[in-house]
Amino acid sequence: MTPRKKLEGLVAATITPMTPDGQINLPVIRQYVDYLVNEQNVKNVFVNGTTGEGLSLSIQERKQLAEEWMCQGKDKLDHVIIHVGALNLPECQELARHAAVIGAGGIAVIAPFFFKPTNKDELVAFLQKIASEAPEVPFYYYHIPPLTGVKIRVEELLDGIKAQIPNFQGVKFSDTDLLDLAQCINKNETGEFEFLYGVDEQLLGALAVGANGAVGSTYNYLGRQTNLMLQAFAKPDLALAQKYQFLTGEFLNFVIKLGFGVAQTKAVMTFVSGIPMGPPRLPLVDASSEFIVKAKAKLDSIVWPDGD
Ligand SMILES: CC(=O)N[C@H](C=O)[C@@H](O)[C@H](O)[C@H](O)CO
Ligand SMILES: CC(=O)C(=O)O
Repeated sequence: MTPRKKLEGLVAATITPMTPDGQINLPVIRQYVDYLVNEQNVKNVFVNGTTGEGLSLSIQERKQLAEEWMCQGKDKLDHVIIHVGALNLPECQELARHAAVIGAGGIAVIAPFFFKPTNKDELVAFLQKIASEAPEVPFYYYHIPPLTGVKIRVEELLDGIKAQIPNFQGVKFSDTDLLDLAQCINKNETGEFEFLYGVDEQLLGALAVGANGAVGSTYNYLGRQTNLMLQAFAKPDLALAQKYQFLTGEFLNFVIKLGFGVAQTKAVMTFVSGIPMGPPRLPLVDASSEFIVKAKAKLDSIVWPDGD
């Protein structure tokens, strides 16, 4: 495998821009890449994941999006990771091969969530069948038990994983169980794996136990501030890092109480960036204007430590 720049820091879980009638809106991605790099200082993306509505898209749409991100991100982004998970194994394999052909920096896969694996071996077997279709591409397991219902502990999954999945690179860890995350990091003595945390509202806790970086929806529009939190943590200025986490948490706590899903994430990104993200494909109900007014007022009311 060719040497690669280590993946660390923030990864934006990209939103899939859609036209008002719900078709994918590819021409917007060019502007979106520039916005992430220039305004949010975020140079890594995770495409077709939860936020990107990967599971609500056709295989053809997923391929088109992956190609567009690769094309527009060329020379601008450090890493483009493509989520290729689905319920249908041959389709996952097709997407993995496609990601390899277009030169993706990594692929990720969630656990199957309808007929669920009941133990570690079943889960690893599924992941292996996909990872082996793109043997040169770094492979990430995307652990998101609140959505998949698959609660197999990652710490257990890691045992012997390299023997079965030689391109295994790490985990996108979207769960609040910091004991499991800490045990994974403790096992990763040689630092061969990367652990990217996915619960944005408590990233600081994950950094404290050694997460290498983070993948999340909020880094689309709070990337700049979260980068300042990472810097403060690295310094270390824990009080300053806490301040950033408290403030991003204040916003998220507020919108979560109002009901915060993909539709609302798209609406927030639209008003913060000015890039039209359009409606979600599912659910069929878009964010209300009341939500938008309240969320915007809340975000505007926050005074960040750097004075912004
Ligand atoms: C369930 C979900 O979408 N999780 C995202 C990533 O894994 C997060 O980035 C959240 O959107 C974020 O933490 C806000 O709750
Ligand atoms: C949030 C996240 O990482 C995803 O959208 O998949």
